[in-house]
Amino acid sequence: MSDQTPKILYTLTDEAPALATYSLLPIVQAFTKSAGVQVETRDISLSGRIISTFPEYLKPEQIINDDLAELGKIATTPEANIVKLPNISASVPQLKAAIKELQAQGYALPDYPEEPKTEEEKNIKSKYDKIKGSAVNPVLREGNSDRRAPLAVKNYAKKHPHSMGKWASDSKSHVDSMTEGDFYGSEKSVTLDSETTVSIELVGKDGKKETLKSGLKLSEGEVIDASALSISALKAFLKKAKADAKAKGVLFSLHLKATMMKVSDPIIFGHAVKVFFEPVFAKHAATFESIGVDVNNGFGDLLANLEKLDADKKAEILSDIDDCYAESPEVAMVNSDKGITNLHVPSDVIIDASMPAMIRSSGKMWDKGGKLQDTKAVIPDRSYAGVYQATIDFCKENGAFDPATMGSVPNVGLMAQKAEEYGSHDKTFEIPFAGKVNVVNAAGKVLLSHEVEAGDIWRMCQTKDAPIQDWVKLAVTRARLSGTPAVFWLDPLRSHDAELIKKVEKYLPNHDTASLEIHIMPPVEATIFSCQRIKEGKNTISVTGNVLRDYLTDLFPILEVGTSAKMLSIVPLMNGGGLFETGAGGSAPKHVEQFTQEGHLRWDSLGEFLALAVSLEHLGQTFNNPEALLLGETLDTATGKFLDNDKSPARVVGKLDNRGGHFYLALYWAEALAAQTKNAGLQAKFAPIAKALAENEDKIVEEYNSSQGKPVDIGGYFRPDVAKTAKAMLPSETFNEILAKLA
Ligand SMILES: NC(=O)C1=CN([C@@H]2O[C@H](COP(=O)(O)OP(=O)(O)OC[C@H]3O[C@@H](n4cnc5c(N)ncnc54)[C@H](OP(=O)(O)O)[C@@H]3O)[C@@H](O)[C@H]2O)C=CC1
Ligand SMILES: O=C(O)CCC(=O)C(=O)O
Ligand SMILES: [Mg+2]
Repeated sequence: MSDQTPKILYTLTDEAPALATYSLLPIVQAFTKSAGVQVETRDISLSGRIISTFPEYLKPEQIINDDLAELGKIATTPEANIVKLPNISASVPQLKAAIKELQAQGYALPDYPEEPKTEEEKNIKSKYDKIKGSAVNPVLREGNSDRRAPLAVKNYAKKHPHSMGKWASDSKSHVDSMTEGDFYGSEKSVTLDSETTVSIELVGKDGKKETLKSGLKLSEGEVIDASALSISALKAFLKKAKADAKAKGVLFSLHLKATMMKVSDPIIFGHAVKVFFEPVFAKHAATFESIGVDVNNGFGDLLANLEKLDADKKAEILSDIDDCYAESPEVAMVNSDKGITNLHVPSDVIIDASMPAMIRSSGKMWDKGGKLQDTKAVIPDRSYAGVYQATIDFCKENGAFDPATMGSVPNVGLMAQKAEEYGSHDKTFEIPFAGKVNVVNAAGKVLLSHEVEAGDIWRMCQTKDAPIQDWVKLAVTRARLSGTPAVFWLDPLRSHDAELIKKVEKYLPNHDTASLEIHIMPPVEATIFSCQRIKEGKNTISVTGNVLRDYLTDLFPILEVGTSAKMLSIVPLMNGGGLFETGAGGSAPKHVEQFTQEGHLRWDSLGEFLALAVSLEHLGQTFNNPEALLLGETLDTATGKFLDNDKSPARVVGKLDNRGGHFYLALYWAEALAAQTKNAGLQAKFAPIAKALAENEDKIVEEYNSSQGKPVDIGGYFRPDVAKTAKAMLPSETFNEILAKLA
């Protein structure tokens, strides 16, 4: 227990959740202040992280604190209580767009140097590369992950089942993966029996040596693994996959995690683009080189760079692209109206969300005419691809899942202290010359070794022992508390998983597992087991490594409750604090587009409501603060009523949106506080607020809804103007006046 002032740190992020914050946070702050709980903000948006990285380029008044670094430190303290909304994990095109917007707003930031030459440029690029990709979550996630659909959400989905595309047993949709030369096939792993410092060395066939990384400290009991992806095998596979899609008459789609796996997956993405448009690249290689095309940033990068050419050359290349399209299978579309394909931008199709969306839509994706078609889902590496194929097979055999009756698959995920792939960014390399990559310990012993060719991708991950112990404990705790079987999704044929199985078998006996059903199964078997059970209405906890945590916490929620936004997502921090994430999905960029075009924000803040309630509960327990506990309890009551009365945002303009939904949350929260009898002061304070909100319901909803239907200017995408956005997000004067009474 601590005597410090109770404080919740609420993160300011990007896109739709950041907009929603303008509307929700004033409510939260007004309510919590009344109970003596402080809610402060910290800016971890992409733009905020960029600005705080380059103070030397900015005017004094533009300089801001590095809030992410501060939060990273706080996350290791017992007092930590952080509400984390989804943020952009930026691909290079997003990073460049954000820099451009900030420059236009008067921030004299340096450009992103794609091919740095001088020392200064190299330094700038390395700073930007730290902002790129999944740069926030690994810093804050100083604990393992506990994600589940709360009972109220599950019951809501059963009562109001979302639409699910039917599955035909003769669907041609399928997953296609490499059969050799991938990370899965080459993985090697060891557990360290004592601490050491390792270096990663590339020894060329001619004896030439390059140190890829040195001074990497590893602790006793830590599991390390390394694997390599053969680029020649990848290219051969992609070529075959393309031909096969054409032969089968299905769409070609590629599913990677170029944001989270920010070093390896953009390279794979680039190869896919080059193989798909092979004739174009063969003919115009020199031109592309001269205009600086880098298709690791997607096919869109090529198209954008064509603007640098004269009209004739551009037309010639565009015509060659058309010829290539004509001979190729159709590519799945991200936006059929705008002609944006699955290969355009690596951050447009992110596997955790894209595969479940496909499975929910009968295994289909959009073609260029805007029609749903069967598709080949290319997932080059086999490590987790089988999970999707097994789910597809299950749907083909049994038909689509029924949200009205299906059970649930909550997840306990290993991710603390940059576990597994989260720690791989600085240990992933595109190999410059053929030879061997060795991981060498302080005594000069080679721990792991791989033969590689130039261009191959080699990567190493590390997983410390304490997070593994914590993960096993969390799994047992969740199995006990929920009375649900738990399955460790571990594949004995994968070297890393084989090491983890030994640890799980070692640490499980530290806990009381009597009467609990605990299994260890390879992912495909675990998928079939879990799918069979959810079909029968039963629940099964998936206990997984980091990547499966990511994949499954979109897959099952999207099938079960329509979206991963409604998940409770808790990270019990290993040093006692709490990180409360909102939902399990992303920042829904298309919602911003809808808001700026027609003034309707479709973002569902239910994840924020749930996160805030557990954050208040945690705060109440940590600081022995009954008011915080009461706020948490009443917020949960309000969220339950919000679901019962179906106040989630509608998808279409003119009906209740995110902001109107927040009004209802405030009404129900105030009513719950007015109705409780534990705290007379709060009861007296909130009774008139509840009354005023209820009496003005129609007027307030009318004010919200009538603000819709026209374009909204928020003065920026990555860094919207604060005053303009606040005005747009708080359009009901009646509501604002009532809320002001709490101040
Ligand atoms: N924890 C984090 O910080 C995470 C961040 N990201 C980042 O988010 C961005 C977008 O990623 P993407 O993979 O497209 O995933 P999103 O989850 O943002 O979008 C996928 C779809 O999910 C639905 N959805 C998600 N959240 C909500 C919500 N709160 N309310 C209503 N609908 C919702 C929508 O689908 P529909 O139209 O079917 O309703 C949406 O179009 C990327 O920059 C990515 O890096 C991604 C995942 C997690
Ligand atoms: O860190 C990221 O980039 C995304 C994380 C994510 O998708 C998740 O945690 O579910
Ligand atoms: Mg995810």
